[in-house]
Amino acid sequence: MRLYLALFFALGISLPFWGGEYGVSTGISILLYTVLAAAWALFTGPSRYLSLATSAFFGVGVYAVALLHERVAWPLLWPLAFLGAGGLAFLVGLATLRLQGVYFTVFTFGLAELVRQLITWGQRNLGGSVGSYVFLEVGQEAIYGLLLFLAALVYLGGEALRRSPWGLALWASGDDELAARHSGVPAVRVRLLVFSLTAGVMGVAGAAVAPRWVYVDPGLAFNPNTSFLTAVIGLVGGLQGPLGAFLAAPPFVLLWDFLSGRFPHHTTALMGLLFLLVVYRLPQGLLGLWKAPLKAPPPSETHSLPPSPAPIQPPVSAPLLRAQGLSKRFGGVLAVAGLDLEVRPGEIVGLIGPNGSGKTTALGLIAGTLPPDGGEVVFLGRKATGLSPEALARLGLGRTFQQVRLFPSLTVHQHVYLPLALRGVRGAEEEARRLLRRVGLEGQASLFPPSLTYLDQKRLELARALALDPRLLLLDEWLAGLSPTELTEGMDLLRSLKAEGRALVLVEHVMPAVRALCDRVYVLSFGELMAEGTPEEVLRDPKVVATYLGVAHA
Ligand SMILES: Nc1ncnc2c1ncn2[C@@H]1O[C@H](COP(=O)(O)OP(=O)(O)OP(=O)(O)O)[C@@H](O)[C@H]1O
Repeated sequence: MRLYLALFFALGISLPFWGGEYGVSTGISILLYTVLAAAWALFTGPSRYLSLATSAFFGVGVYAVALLHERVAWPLLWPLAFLGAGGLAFLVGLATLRLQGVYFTVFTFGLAELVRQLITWGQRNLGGSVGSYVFLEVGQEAIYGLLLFLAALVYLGGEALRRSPWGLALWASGDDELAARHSGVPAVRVRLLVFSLTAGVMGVAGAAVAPRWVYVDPGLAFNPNTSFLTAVIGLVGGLQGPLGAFLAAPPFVLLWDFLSGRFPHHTTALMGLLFLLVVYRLPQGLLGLWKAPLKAPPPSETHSLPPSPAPIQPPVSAPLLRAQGLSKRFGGVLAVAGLDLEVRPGEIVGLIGPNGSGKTTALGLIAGTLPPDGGEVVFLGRKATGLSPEALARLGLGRTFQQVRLFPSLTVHQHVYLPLALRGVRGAEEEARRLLRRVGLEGQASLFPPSLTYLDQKRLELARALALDPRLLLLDEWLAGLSPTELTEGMDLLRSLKAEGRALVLVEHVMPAVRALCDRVYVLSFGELMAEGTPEEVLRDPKVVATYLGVAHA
């Protein structure tokens, strides 16, 4: 890969000396689509939000030059194009990046057309004629040089982003948005930031190539083909990083040039066919040929850390969490019906009951996963109802899921590093390693979740939640499916969390663990509280025995 990049830039730098006018002109097309597709992949790859708005951002850059070049020097128009295109993406993103991916795609598809219509209308009504002349004395070499510089910048920026907490956060939220938000990732904000930055780059690319044209009109600047070609090159190259565009743009542009010379009426159809073939044979794009995994950030920080965290010293008087009258309905099913529940600092509270009695739903209502239909939650003395999962995570509320939810694109180490880095913890690298050691995953740091055993995936989920330094941990059947030895280890681990002053809510069906670990237990049945008390009290309660445990447990 490094060799390919070195070759790309060596050829790129030397081309003006041997390529002649035609060579530089072809080089401009290649570099333009390299920049556009790399910037596109930097957002669409990790986020899985497929944008078809490239032509809108590119067109804003082109038009910035077309309208302002007589008053503002060309180099000063580059930052303006960046701000214009980035600003447009920011506004669009504010409205659409909360939507599910497919709506976003449809919206972005319409955006370029909308901007094109607006500019046409504006020019016709304010200026009299649609389109503008571009009288700029800029040589091909200058355009080429700027695009080559942009390509290098996008590559380096993209690589830095992928290793940064924000880049990891984007990958995590693309993998599993809910799990990411419960790990403290502000998913919408991260998407908005990267979408705006990459759109800004597309705007600069537009400003770079605008002087090539003598006359610019909205149809040229906001041509939807720009969006499609960018997406096709990005997909053919592969979405794992910016490099895919560097691999796919040169052959794609050269082939396009060749085919449009030989078969001018069939170029699009032939390229479409080729695209289908490539995607069919290489679903991960050309980058998929290199199986280099995403690397964990290299150990760079050397801050010394205490061997284990100092116990949290919460105020003992106030409850850590109080839920009152919580209810949730799914259609005709009342999953949780007026639940009152309290967790005090450092307590382990069990939440048990038959299948379908509302335990997972109750956890979701407490953690902000689901909005309640009624009732309220107070966490750390403040109203928590209505707070987002990421806000609650940042306050120190961690959770695991009944069905393990991890991020396939992140290494084991990155899973734990991400919440720590987002919280601004000093020495996050080393702290992540310490947490992995604590759950017994120190040897697996550079693996990806699919290569872990089920038990190790559960351990990783716990370590990721611990990276929030949680005051309260909600564990949904975390001990389920463990062998007797693993169960003993798991219980010891949970005891050690309690010893640090953390409170735990355990949704569990493993009764020996409930008996051994819990200070108090709530029993749910059909969404309602059936019993509450110490494990001994509730597990002997005849109602609980009859509806949940059966006579054998009495
Ligand atoms: N997203 C949903 N949409 C519709 N119904 C749901 C949804 N989530 C839960 N339910 C229903 O709400 C009720 C409570 O489900 P919940 O998963 O909270 O129970 P549980 O006690 O955690 O069960 P289990 O022990 O099997 O995990 C069930 O009847 C379930 O089918």
